[in-house]
Amino acid sequence: MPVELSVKEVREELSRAAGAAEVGGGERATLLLGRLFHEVFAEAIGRDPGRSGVRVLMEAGPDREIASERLIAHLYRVLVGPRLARHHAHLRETTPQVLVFWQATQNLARWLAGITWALVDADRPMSWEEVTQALHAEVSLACELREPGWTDTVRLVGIADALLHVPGKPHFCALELKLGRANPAVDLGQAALYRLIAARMSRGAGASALALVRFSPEIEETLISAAQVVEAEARLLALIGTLTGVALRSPAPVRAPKRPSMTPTDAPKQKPQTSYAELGLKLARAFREYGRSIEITGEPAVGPRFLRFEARLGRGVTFDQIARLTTEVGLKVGVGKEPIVSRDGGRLCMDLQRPDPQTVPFSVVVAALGPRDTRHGSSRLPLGVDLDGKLRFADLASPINAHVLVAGTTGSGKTEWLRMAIAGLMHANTPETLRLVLVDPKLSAFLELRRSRYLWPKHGLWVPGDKDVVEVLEDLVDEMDRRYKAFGALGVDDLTRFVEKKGRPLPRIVLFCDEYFALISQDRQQRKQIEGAISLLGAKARAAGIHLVIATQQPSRQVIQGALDSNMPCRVGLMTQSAIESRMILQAPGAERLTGYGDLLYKDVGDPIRLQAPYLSAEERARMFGGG
Ligand SMILES: Nc1ncnc2c1ncn2[C@@H]1O[C@H](COP(=O)(O)OP(=O)(O)OP(=O)(O)O)[C@@H](O)[C@H]1O
Repeated sequence: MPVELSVKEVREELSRAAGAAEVGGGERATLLLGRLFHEVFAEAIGRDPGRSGVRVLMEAGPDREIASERLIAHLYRVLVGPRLARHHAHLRETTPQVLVFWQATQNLARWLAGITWALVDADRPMSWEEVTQALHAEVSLACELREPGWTDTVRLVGIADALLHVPGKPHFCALELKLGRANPAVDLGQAALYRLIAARMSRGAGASALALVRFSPEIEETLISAAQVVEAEARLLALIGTLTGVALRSPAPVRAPKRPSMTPTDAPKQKPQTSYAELGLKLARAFREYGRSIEITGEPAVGPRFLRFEARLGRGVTFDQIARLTTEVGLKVGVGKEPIVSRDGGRLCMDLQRPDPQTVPFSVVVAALGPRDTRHGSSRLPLGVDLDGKLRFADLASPINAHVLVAGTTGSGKTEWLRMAIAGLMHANTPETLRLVLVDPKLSAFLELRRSRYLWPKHGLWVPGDKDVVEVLEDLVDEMDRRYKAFGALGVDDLTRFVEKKGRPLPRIVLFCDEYFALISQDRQQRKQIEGAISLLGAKARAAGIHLVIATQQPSRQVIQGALDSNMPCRVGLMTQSAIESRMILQAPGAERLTGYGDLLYKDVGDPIRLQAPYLSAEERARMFGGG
């Protein structure tokens, strides 16, 4: 199974190397305008006759200037104006950015006019539909790479903003549209990446090209040919080898997780390597040097991101003495985060960061889910894989798992965890048994699901600038009340019995919120209303089949205490910044020592359990979310 890597991950690495604050960065208004820009483009080249810009161009007659002006007027009236009006509240303080956005959109119109004329065949009349057949927005691209000296094949995947494919011709041109200031090194790197994919997809035909079109707001178009990027490609391949860990001798430390060739069955059975046993010896030696002897018993259990050593305490040594020494011992052993020590029955367990961390693929979730029940659907929310390689679930239908609080510092893997959990639910349900309400204050977590058939028709995807989020929550409260009335009329008290009696499905509704803090930090009154609705839903909505999965980057007392703390008994603690934050979520320290990348502690009743979240690759995401 090839190791998978996305263009986005490589771009992030290039940004880091260029010292650009691009990863997850960007002001909210700029992000919003960037999204609107891409949406306008996608609709302008789309098949809807009322919205198509290509149709306007083709019907405007032969004068190109007049045609461009008509297109600009059409874009404003049909595609841009209504969007700006809809997001008015969010954009009202950002007039200069909106002006730049509008200038960029006018230039986009002129550029689209140029492309359209180039596609029109002068020798025969063409319809606007024929011309749009050559243009596709948001296209998934993928290729496999294997370089000399690599231990594995790498599958490189990405979503190009647009693809220009002239019917009947073998080659195509991938387009990247950018709004705003350029970062030439990063742009060239990304362009070269798509060029690489395009060339490999067309089996080295060499005719595929890539154009990077930036609207800043003037048009800056860069056509990238094979000759231009030979050197950039060689550097990129070296970087890809390092990022995925497949290059035998990596010139730089591996920064991104290695995509493993793990399957659900071979994951837990991996044989410990000798170096793991050596790490155990180092660990015991380090404690001995501090006068606390322990004896490592047997070989460690090997999880995807950590090794668990079991040990016996030496004569006169206490658990607390060992726990107090973990910082010093961690430094001596020298593998990333300091060890986590815990008691499992009478045994002492020590978790050490694995020097060769592995990613758990989403196929683990698919394999564990089994066939769909088209009447009742599934209420099982995937959480992560335990040390035995078993995927653990939280059953939303059960009182202790009805609502889930997810917390972790920035970059700990919250968004990826939410996406994985959503994909798991979608895989086990149909839109008749599951509906999603997605709250995306950062505008980056769930946008691919904006056209999903799984969205709750009343409120599907909420992003800043949409109507008040309080309305979304209050509509869920109304839906809960409506459901209980219907249940009462039928003499049943929960969703399962209702579905049984009715003989047809009623969808479970699950609200996923990516950043709760962003919702409540704006306005006191609004916070009160949000907390009021969450308290009602948290206390009563489970039996109605309505659930909340809420993530926060700030698990502080001010954020958690109150509505969340008392209504969300089920906790997913990703890496936190401090032991205090860990205590806020899990009532125990430990999350501050997790290693990131979806490494988590899960707690409902009892002690927290350490799990590793499966990872939904960019390609799987595009397939599952994009296709709805
Ligand atoms: N389960 C996982 N397996 C492997 N890598 C992961 C996993 N989860 C996250 N990652 C990696 O960690 C990076 C950060 O994850 P993510 O964006 O989900 O963090 P976050 O907690 O939502 O951060 P922020 O709060 O800043 O948005 C991802 O780009 C991905 O490379």
